[in-house]
Amino acid sequence: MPSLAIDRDFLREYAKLEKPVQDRVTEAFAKFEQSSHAGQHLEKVSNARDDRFRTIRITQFWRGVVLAPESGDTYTLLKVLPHDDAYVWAQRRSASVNATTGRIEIRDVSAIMDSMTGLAGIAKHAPVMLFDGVSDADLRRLGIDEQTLAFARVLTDPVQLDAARSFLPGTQWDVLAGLAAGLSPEEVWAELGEAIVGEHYDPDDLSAAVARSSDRVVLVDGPDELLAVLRHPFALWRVYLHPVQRKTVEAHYRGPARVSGGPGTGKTVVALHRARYLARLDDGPVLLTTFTSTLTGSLSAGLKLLVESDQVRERIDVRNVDQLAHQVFRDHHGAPRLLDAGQENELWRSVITALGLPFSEAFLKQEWRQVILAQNVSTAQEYLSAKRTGRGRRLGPRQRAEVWQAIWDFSQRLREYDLWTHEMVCAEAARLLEGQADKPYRHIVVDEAQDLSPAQWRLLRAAVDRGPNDLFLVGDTHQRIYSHVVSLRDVGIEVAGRSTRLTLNYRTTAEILAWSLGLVRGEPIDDMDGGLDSLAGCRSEMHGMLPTITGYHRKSGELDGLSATVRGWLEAGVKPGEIGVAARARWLVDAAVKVLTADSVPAVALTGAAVPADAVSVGTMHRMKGLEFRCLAVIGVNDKSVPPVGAVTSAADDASAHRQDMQRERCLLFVACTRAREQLSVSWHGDRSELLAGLG
Ligand SMILES: Nc1ncnc2c1ncn2[C@@H]1O[C@H](COP(=O)(O)OP(=O)(O)OP(=O)(O)O)[C@@H](O)[C@H]1O
Repeated sequence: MPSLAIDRDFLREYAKLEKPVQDRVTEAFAKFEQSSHAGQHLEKVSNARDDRFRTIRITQFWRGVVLAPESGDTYTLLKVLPHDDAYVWAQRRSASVNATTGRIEIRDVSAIMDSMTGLAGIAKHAPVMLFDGVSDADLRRLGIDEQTLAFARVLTDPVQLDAARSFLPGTQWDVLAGLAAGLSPEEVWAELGEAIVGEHYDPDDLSAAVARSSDRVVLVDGPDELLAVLRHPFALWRVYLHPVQRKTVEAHYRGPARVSGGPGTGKTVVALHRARYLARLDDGPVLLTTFTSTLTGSLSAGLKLLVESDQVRERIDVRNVDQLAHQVFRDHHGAPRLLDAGQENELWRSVITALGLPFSEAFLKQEWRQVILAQNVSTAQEYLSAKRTGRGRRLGPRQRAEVWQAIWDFSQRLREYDLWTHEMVCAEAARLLEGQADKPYRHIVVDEAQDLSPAQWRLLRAAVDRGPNDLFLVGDTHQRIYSHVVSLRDVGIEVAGRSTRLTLNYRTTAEILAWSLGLVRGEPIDDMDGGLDSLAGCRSEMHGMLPTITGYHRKSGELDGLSATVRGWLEAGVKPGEIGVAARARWLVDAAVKVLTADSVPAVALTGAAVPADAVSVGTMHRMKGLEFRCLAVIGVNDKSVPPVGAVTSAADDASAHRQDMQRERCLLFVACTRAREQLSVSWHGDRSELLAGLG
């Protein structure tokens, strides 16, 4: 019986078909898969360039295009098109095996030949060519074959390459796009070739090539798997992974591993696949975690789509780190009595007054969290020698002794009243797990790792035994929106030699990404492992409009402008649920909802985990983490609101804390802007924020 493979483009088109046609497609291929003489169902294409393309009847009007192997029985579903289009499509194209990756490639030979003539004419008069800096040898090493090489050599402009995306062989186009974006041949090699170097591939063995092409073709084994793939045709991420994503998901790591990468590069997708991969190993419980309950909600939703088997799903526990901490705490001590923020401030104030100290409560609070709890300091001696990296204000030995006294008094009073903060619950849970031989998890996968505090890292470290595939961390320090600067090494997590960087953005157009990267360019941001992180090479292969950047005199003018922008998107056919509005402050969120609603645009302020399907989502920049919208307006980006007065320590008080606060605000704006998929509008009233300086 034949094996079926489904091409990514097929699934994309299937998603757009009317339901009755979808049902007929499913039926036709389920029947095909069960037939003992597959060839009988297929029709040859007359005048084909490549006689391995066949068609299959779906209805009188629709045909599927199938790649049939000369030997073997793996049939790849490439297209579903109206009858005549299906034949024209198949006549123009050929299939081949990429010499470097061994993966299948389809090209529109007619289009390549037609456009090459015109491009060669332009090239004659061009002073420089697009790939002058790359040798033929390098191009061939990266899998560029003779026809694509000849095409690449007549290109003078990246725009011509963009236009060729639909007809060049996919992987070869990716290579050229990477080089055109400024990656070196070695960097492109690392992205595309590293996983599969050194083999010689049989150019005629299409079945083997299909089996290697997991980034664009999925092999389905039986009707159940076919249905499982066709059930969520929009969620391509469930089925097709970039080779670097796939390699990372399926790697065996001897210890903790880390994946970094700019916004939209599929880090969460990798975390979800990794959790499923580990659960399928069936060697112990898997924890999939992150730092907020909202984000945990979207991880659960993603996992529900990805994992079809209840048995596998049950092996994965999805909960945020604080939930884990409280669970462990409760199991040993019962529910903690929690101190709220107001009570905490009051307690600090009374300690300061009682001791007559020259420190503010904000300073002591941060010192307690960022030094004492972060490093698990428990004695005066330990505190005297503790690292205070990033704490700005220097303290002499006498001042350290005073600070220690205050913190000790504070802790003493908490103990007296049996009161706890979330951080203390976390630290206590870590202590309990450290002393426990039987760990609750065999594997832990962490999303948005950049925002976890040191105490939370200690808890995770203590919740799993050291060993192969113990911890898998996914994050982007350029998107850190809380102030936890953590050195993984300091919390007992060594990722050296087990780090991967993702660079291809699947979410945002190149125009929006380039503009947003301008917000963080040149900012020295740590990599959580003693070095600096870099977003170099982060790129998108989708194109669209430039962001619109608009200043208004008054708030009312900006809100009217927002309403007009959103109405413009709706009139262009964008659905309300595909539109987002982000603001730094809650009051501006509420004002935006009011204005939009008054203008008869359905809009809601985001609160819990749910994002409305039929209304514009309006939320704070913090709330935007983990979301994405086709069109997004970021409003109120003015000098008083971004950053808000009061959220940033003044440079005169503490230069280092000031820098850190400004960086956090910059990253927050970066997070907000990179939630846009196709269109981004940024606006302000009054004077624009200094964070927008230099950005047009
Ligand atoms: N291999 C893939 N194929 C198709 N789509 C993908 C793939 N990987 C990721 N995506 C899509 O790209 C978008 C961004 O993915 P994801 O949220 O995992 O990125 P991220 O790196 O975690 O983003 P951020 O850091 O900005 O939150 C999502 O819409 C996701 O479905």
